[in-house]
Amino acid sequence: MIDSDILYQLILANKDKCKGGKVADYIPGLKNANKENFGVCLIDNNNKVSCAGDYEKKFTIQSISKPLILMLAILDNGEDYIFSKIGMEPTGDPFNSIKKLETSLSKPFNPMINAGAIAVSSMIKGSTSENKFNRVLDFIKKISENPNLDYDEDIYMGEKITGNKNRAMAYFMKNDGIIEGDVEEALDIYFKQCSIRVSAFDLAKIGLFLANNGVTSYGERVITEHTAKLIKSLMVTCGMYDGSGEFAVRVGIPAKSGVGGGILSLVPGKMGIGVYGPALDSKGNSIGGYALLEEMSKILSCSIF
Ligand SMILES: NC(=O)CC[C@H](N)C(=O)O
Repeated sequence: MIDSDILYQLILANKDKCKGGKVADYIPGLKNANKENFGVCLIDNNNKVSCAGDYEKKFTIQSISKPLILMLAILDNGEDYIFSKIGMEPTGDPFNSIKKLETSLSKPFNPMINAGAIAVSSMIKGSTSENKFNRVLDFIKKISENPNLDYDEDIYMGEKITGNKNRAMAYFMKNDGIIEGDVEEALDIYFKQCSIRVSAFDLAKIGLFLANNGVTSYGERVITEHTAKLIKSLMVTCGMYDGSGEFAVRVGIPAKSGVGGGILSLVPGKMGIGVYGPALDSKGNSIGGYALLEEMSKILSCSIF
């Protein structure tokens, strides 16, 4: 395990890279993030925590919610149903691209892009829209072992008002029978889940849960080992959007990023990793977070390949 001093050195060494990135501004509220914020947290399976920088700072989870709701949707519907509607292949396109919806077999390519994730949100079970979202929030509270998680109302409202491309994809999928229920309800759950506030510490906890194949640090099995492996495989192939291939070569561990600046990552069987740095590269991945993970992976020989 790496100690906090080394992590602090990694923060210092990569901090300048953040200046070369841009915070997301297409969702009102995200543009207020401070480009200089930068934090990292590692938790190993003896529950030893190492962290440095702004690892307690809260930010919205955004796309990192995608693998998390997929676990709940699999618990609710079974894997066969989900993957009868959504594929398992990387797209090589940006996360919010609409183009393959029409040119493919009208199935979103995978659950880690916006179209696929909105379809997954439509499959969460519950009696009302509020109940469905509360089940999502409770599930993320459970696997992060943080009962205090909440969501950012302003960022949720901002995305609900401006998220017309997501809306277009959702109606397209309703037309093709991918979304079976109410489209606005599915979008509402999706926008809210993206607005859940987490820290790098929370992400490291979730990473550890996946590193241990779906068992919490207090020994509760929440998902099957098979589902945990499915999630980690999709993180490797699709988790860093159209930068997933290069990330696999450079860093070599399962990871999922979000435009809020977070990266959820893990080393199977060993540790969970959370990174926060809201300055993004051209693909929407935390620019400093990516660089830090690359260096850390070399130091600790983390690559799974
Ligand atoms: N890549 C992301 O984090 C995108 C999530 C964002 N809420 C969106 O739908 O565009």
